[in-house]
Amino acid sequence: MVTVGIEQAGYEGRKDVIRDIHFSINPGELVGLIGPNGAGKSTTIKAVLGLLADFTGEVNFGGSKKNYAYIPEQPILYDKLTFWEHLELAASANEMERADFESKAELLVKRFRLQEVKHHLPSSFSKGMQQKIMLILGFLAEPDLYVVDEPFVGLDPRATKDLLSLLEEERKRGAAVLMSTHVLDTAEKICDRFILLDQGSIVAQGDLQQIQQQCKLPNASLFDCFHSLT
Ligand SMILES: Nc1ncnc2c1ncn2[C@@H]1O[C@H](COP(=O)(O)OP(=O)(O)OP(=O)(O)O)[C@@H](O)[C@H]1O
Repeated sequence: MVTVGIEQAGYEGRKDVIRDIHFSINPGELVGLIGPNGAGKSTTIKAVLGLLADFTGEVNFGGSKKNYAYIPEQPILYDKLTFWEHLELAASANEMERADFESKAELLVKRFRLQEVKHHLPSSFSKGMQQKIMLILGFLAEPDLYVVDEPFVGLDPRATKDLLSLLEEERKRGAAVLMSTHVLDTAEKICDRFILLDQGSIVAQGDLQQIQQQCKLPNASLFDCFHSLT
Protein backbone atom coordinates (compact mmCIF):
# COMPACT_ATOMS: atom_id res chain seq x y z
CA MET A 1 0.00 0.00 0.00
CA VAL A 2 1.19 3.50 -0.84
CA THR A 3 0.52 6.03 1.92
CA VAL A 4 0.76 9.74 1.21
CA GLY A 5 0.87 12.37 3.95
CA ILE A 6 1.77 15.80 2.60
CA GLU A 7 1.76 18.60 5.20
CA GLN A 8 2.72 21.14 2.58
CA ALA A 9 4.65 21.21 -0.68
CA GLY A 10 5.53 23.65 -3.43
CA TYR A 11 8.27 25.20 -5.47
CA GLU A 12 11.23 27.40 -4.76
CA GLY A 13 9.80 30.89 -4.43
CA ARG A 14 6.25 29.49 -4.35
CA LYS A 15 5.96 27.33 -1.23
CA ASP A 16 2.73 25.97 0.17
CA VAL A 17 1.04 25.29 -3.20
CA ILE A 18 -0.61 22.19 -1.71
CA ARG A 19 -1.39 21.39 1.93
CA ASP A 20 -2.90 18.64 4.09
CA ILE A 21 -3.07 16.04 1.35
CA HIS A 22 -3.56 12.62 2.96
CA PHE A 23 -4.58 9.46 1.10
CA SER A 24 -3.54 5.90 0.41
CA ILE A 25 -3.69 3.57 -2.60
CA ASN A 26 -4.09 -0.19 -2.22
CA PRO A 27 -2.55 -2.74 -4.58
CA GLY A 28 -4.77 -3.14 -7.65
CA GLU A 29 -6.62 0.11 -7.00
CA LEU A 30 -7.09 2.97 -9.47
CA VAL A 31 -7.38 6.32 -7.72
CA GLY A 32 -8.33 9.41 -9.71
CA LEU A 33 -6.85 12.80 -8.86
CA ILE A 34 -9.43 15.32 -10.00
CA GLY A 35 -9.53 19.11 -9.88
CA PRO A 36 -9.69 22.28 -11.98
CA ASN A 37 -6.66 23.83 -13.72
CA GLY A 38 -4.12 24.93 -11.16
CA ALA A 39 -5.75 22.93 -8.32
CA GLY A 40 -2.44 21.20 -7.56
CA LYS A 41 -2.78 17.80 -9.24
CA SER A 42 0.64 17.80 -10.92
CA THR A 43 2.20 19.29 -7.79
CA THR A 44 0.68 16.46 -5.71
CA ILE A 45 2.09 13.91 -8.16
CA LYS A 46 5.54 15.51 -8.02
CA ALA A 47 5.37 15.55 -4.21
CA VAL A 48 4.46 11.84 -4.15
CA LEU A 49 7.45 11.09 -6.39
CA GLY A 50 9.83 13.18 -4.29
CA LEU A 51 10.53 15.66 -7.09
CA LEU A 52 9.83 18.89 -5.20
CA ALA A 53 12.40 21.14 -3.57
CA ASP A 54 9.92 22.26 -0.95
CA PHE A 55 8.16 19.41 0.84
CA THR A 56 7.03 18.61 4.37
CA GLY A 57 5.42 15.25 5.00
CA GLU A 58 5.91 11.59 4.36
CA VAL A 59 5.28 9.23 1.46
CA ASN A 60 5.54 5.51 2.10
CA PHE A 61 5.71 3.11 -0.85
CA GLY A 62 5.08 0.03 1.26
CA GLY A 63 8.22 -1.78 0.15
CA SER A 64 11.90 -1.12 0.71
CA LYS A 65 12.30 0.34 -2.77
CA LYS A 66 10.32 3.04 -4.61
CA ASN A 67 9.09 0.93 -7.50
CA TYR A 68 6.99 3.21 -9.69
CA ALA A 69 6.54 4.37 -13.28
CA TYR A 70 5.77 8.05 -13.84
CA ILE A 71 4.04 8.94 -17.08
CA PRO A 72 4.16 12.74 -17.30
CA GLU A 73 1.68 14.94 -19.13
CA GLN A 74 4.43 16.31 -21.38
CA PRO A 75 6.54 13.59 -23.03
CA ILE A 76 10.22 13.75 -22.08
CA LEU A 77 12.32 12.20 -24.86
CA TYR A 78 15.90 12.39 -26.09
CA ASP A 79 16.47 14.10 -29.46
CA LYS A 80 19.23 11.76 -30.59
CA LEU A 81 17.78 8.37 -29.62
CA THR A 82 15.38 6.41 -31.78
CA PHE A 83 12.10 5.14 -30.34
CA TRP A 84 13.56 1.61 -29.96
CA GLU A 85 16.74 3.00 -28.33
CA HIS A 86 14.54 4.71 -25.72
CA LEU A 87 13.07 1.29 -24.91
CA GLU A 88 16.56 -0.28 -24.74
CA LEU A 89 17.71 2.46 -22.39
CA ALA A 90 14.72 1.87 -20.10
CA ALA A 91 15.36 -1.88 -20.18
CA SER A 92 18.97 -1.46 -19.10
CA ALA A 93 17.94 1.01 -16.36
CA ASN A 94 15.45 -1.61 -15.13
CA GLU A 95 18.07 -4.38 -15.52
CA MET A 96 15.78 -6.45 -17.74
CA GLU A 97 16.99 -9.66 -19.43
CA ARG A 98 17.48 -9.14 -23.19
CA ALA A 99 14.99 -11.81 -24.29
CA ASP A 100 12.39 -10.71 -21.75
CA PHE A 101 12.83 -7.08 -22.84
CA GLU A 102 12.55 -7.86 -26.54
CA SER A 103 9.38 -9.92 -26.26
CA LYS A 104 7.64 -7.41 -23.97
CA ALA A 105 8.76 -4.39 -25.98
CA GLU A 106 7.67 -5.93 -29.29
CA LEU A 107 4.23 -6.71 -27.85
CA LEU A 108 3.78 -3.18 -26.51
CA VAL A 109 4.98 -1.55 -29.74
CA LYS A 110 2.51 -3.68 -31.66
CA ARG A 111 -0.30 -3.01 -29.22
CA PHE A 112 0.09 0.74 -29.72
CA ARG A 113 0.56 0.24 -33.47
CA LEU A 114 4.00 1.86 -33.70
CA GLN A 115 5.92 -0.97 -35.47
CA GLU A 116 6.49 1.14 -38.57
CA VAL A 117 8.33 3.86 -36.67
CA LYS A 118 10.33 1.67 -34.29
CA HIS A 119 13.67 2.93 -35.58
CA HIS A 120 12.67 6.55 -36.11
CA LEU A 121 13.53 9.56 -33.97
CA PRO A 122 10.56 10.46 -31.73
CA SER A 123 11.26 14.18 -32.18
CA SER A 124 9.47 13.78 -35.53
CA PHE A 125 6.42 12.08 -33.92
CA SER A 126 3.05 13.63 -33.17
CA LYS A 127 2.19 14.51 -29.56
CA GLY A 128 -0.03 11.43 -29.24
CA MET A 129 2.67 9.13 -30.64
CA GLN A 130 5.18 10.60 -28.19
CA GLN A 131 2.70 10.03 -25.39
CA LYS A 132 2.38 6.39 -26.44
CA ILE A 133 6.16 6.04 -26.09
CA MET A 134 5.93 7.33 -22.52
CA LEU A 135 3.20 4.76 -21.82
CA ILE A 136 5.24 1.93 -23.33
CA LEU A 137 8.25 2.96 -21.22
CA GLY A 138 6.02 2.79 -18.14
CA PHE A 139 4.47 -0.59 -18.97
CA LEU A 140 7.86 -2.08 -19.78
CA ALA A 141 8.93 -1.51 -16.17
CA GLU A 142 5.97 -3.45 -14.66
CA PRO A 143 6.08 -1.35 -11.47
CA ASP A 144 4.01 -1.65 -8.27
CA LEU A 145 2.65 1.87 -8.82
CA TYR A 146 1.75 3.77 -11.98
CA VAL A 147 1.56 7.53 -11.66
CA VAL A 148 -0.13 8.89 -14.76
CA ASP A 149 -0.59 12.62 -15.31
CA GLU A 150 -3.54 13.46 -17.61
CA PRO A 151 -3.28 10.54 -20.04
CA PHE A 152 -6.41 11.08 -22.12
CA VAL A 153 -5.96 14.49 -23.74
CA GLY A 154 -3.50 13.61 -26.54
CA LEU A 155 -4.59 10.02 -27.19
CA ASP A 156 -7.04 8.93 -29.89
CA PRO A 157 -10.00 6.73 -28.81
CA ARG A 158 -8.28 3.50 -29.80
CA ALA A 159 -5.09 4.36 -27.91
CA THR A 160 -7.22 5.35 -24.90
CA LYS A 161 -8.89 1.94 -25.02
CA ASP A 162 -5.48 0.21 -25.30
CA LEU A 163 -4.21 2.18 -22.31
CA LEU A 164 -7.25 1.30 -20.20
CA SER A 165 -7.08 -2.40 -21.02
CA LEU A 166 -3.35 -2.55 -20.26
CA LEU A 167 -3.92 -0.76 -16.95
CA GLU A 168 -6.68 -3.24 -16.15
CA GLU A 169 -4.27 -6.15 -16.76
CA GLU A 170 -1.64 -4.51 -14.60
CA ARG A 171 -4.14 -3.95 -11.79
CA LYS A 172 -5.00 -7.66 -11.87
CA ARG A 173 -1.28 -8.29 -11.34
CA GLY A 174 -1.57 -6.08 -8.23
CA ALA A 175 -0.24 -2.77 -9.54
CA ALA A 176 -1.79 0.40 -8.10
CA VAL A 177 -2.56 3.46 -10.22
CA LEU A 178 -2.73 7.15 -9.35
CA MET A 179 -4.12 9.08 -12.31
CA SER A 180 -4.84 12.77 -12.69
CA THR A 181 -7.42 13.78 -15.27
CA HIS A 182 -9.98 16.34 -16.39
CA VAL A 183 -11.91 13.74 -18.35
CA LEU A 184 -14.53 13.14 -15.68
CA ASP A 185 -16.87 10.80 -17.54
CA THR A 186 -13.99 8.38 -18.17
CA ALA A 187 -12.74 8.82 -14.60
CA GLU A 188 -16.20 8.07 -13.25
CA LYS A 189 -16.26 4.77 -15.19
CA ILE A 190 -12.78 3.50 -14.39
CA CYS A 191 -11.65 4.80 -10.97
CA ASP A 192 -12.29 2.95 -7.70
CA ARG A 193 -11.90 6.15 -5.71
CA PHE A 194 -11.43 9.86 -6.29
CA ILE A 195 -9.47 12.63 -4.64
CA LEU A 196 -10.96 16.00 -5.46
CA LEU A 197 -8.54 18.90 -5.17
CA ASP A 198 -9.27 22.59 -5.22
CA GLN A 199 -6.84 25.43 -4.51
CA GLY A 200 -4.21 23.05 -3.19
CA SER A 201 -6.35 21.09 -0.72
CA ILE A 202 -8.61 18.05 -0.74
CA VAL A 203 -12.29 19.06 -0.89
CA ALA A 204 -13.67 15.49 -1.03
CA GLN A 205 -12.40 11.93 -1.34
CA GLY A 206 -13.87 8.47 -1.58
CA ASP A 207 -15.83 6.38 -4.05
CA LEU A 208 -18.59 7.99 -6.10
CA GLN A 209 -21.22 7.30 -3.46
CA GLN A 210 -19.08 8.91 -0.73
CA ILE A 211 -18.35 11.92 -2.95
CA GLN A 212 -22.10 12.27 -3.63
CA GLN A 213 -22.75 12.20 0.12
CA GLN A 214 -20.00 14.75 0.77
CA CYS A 215 -21.58 17.20 -1.68
CA LYS A 216 -25.15 16.21 -0.72
CA LEU A 217 -26.08 15.28 -4.29
CA PRO A 218 -27.32 11.67 -4.25
CA ASN A 219 -27.12 10.01 -7.71
CA ALA A 220 -25.22 12.99 -9.20
CA SER A 221 -22.46 12.37 -11.74
CA LEU A 222 -18.84 13.00 -10.85
CA PHE A 223 -19.05 16.04 -13.13
CA ASP A 224 -21.95 17.52 -11.10
CA CYS A 225 -20.20 16.77 -7.80
CA PHE A 226 -17.03 18.39 -9.14
CA HIS A 227 -18.97 21.54 -10.03
CA SER A 228 -20.72 21.81 -6.72
CA LEU A 229 -17.45 21.40 -4.80
CA THR A 230 -15.05 23.57 -6.83
N1 LIG B 1 7.38 25.03 -11.45
C1 LIG B 1 6.52 25.81 -10.77
N2 LIG B 1 6.95 26.88 -10.07
C2 LIG B 1 6.10 27.66 -9.38
N3 LIG B 1 4.77 27.46 -9.32
C3 LIG B 1 4.27 26.41 -10.00
C4 LIG B 1 5.11 25.54 -10.77
N4 LIG B 1 4.33 24.58 -11.32
C5 LIG B 1 3.07 24.85 -10.94
N5 LIG B 1 3.04 25.94 -10.13
C6 LIG B 1 1.84 26.54 -9.51
O1 LIG B 1 1.24 25.58 -8.64
C7 LIG B 1 -0.18 25.66 -8.72
C8 LIG B 1 -0.72 24.27 -8.99
O2 LIG B 1 -0.29 23.84 -10.27
P1 LIG B 1 -0.40 22.35 -10.80
O3 LIG B 1 0.39 22.26 -12.06
O4 LIG B 1 -0.10 21.41 -9.69
O5 LIG B 1 -1.98 22.28 -11.11
P2 LIG B 1 -2.83 21.17 -11.86
O6 LIG B 1 -3.98 20.85 -10.98
O7 LIG B 1 -1.96 20.03 -12.28
O8 LIG B 1 -3.34 21.99 -13.12
P3 LIG B 1 -3.68 21.59 -14.64
O9 LIG B 1 -5.01 20.90 -14.58
O10 LIG B 1 -3.80 22.89 -15.32
O11 LIG B 1 -2.58 20.71 -15.17
C9 LIG B 1 -0.51 26.68 -9.80
O12 LIG B 1 -0.87 27.90 -9.17
C10 LIG B 1 0.79 26.85 -10.56
O13 LIG B 1 0.93 28.15 -11.01
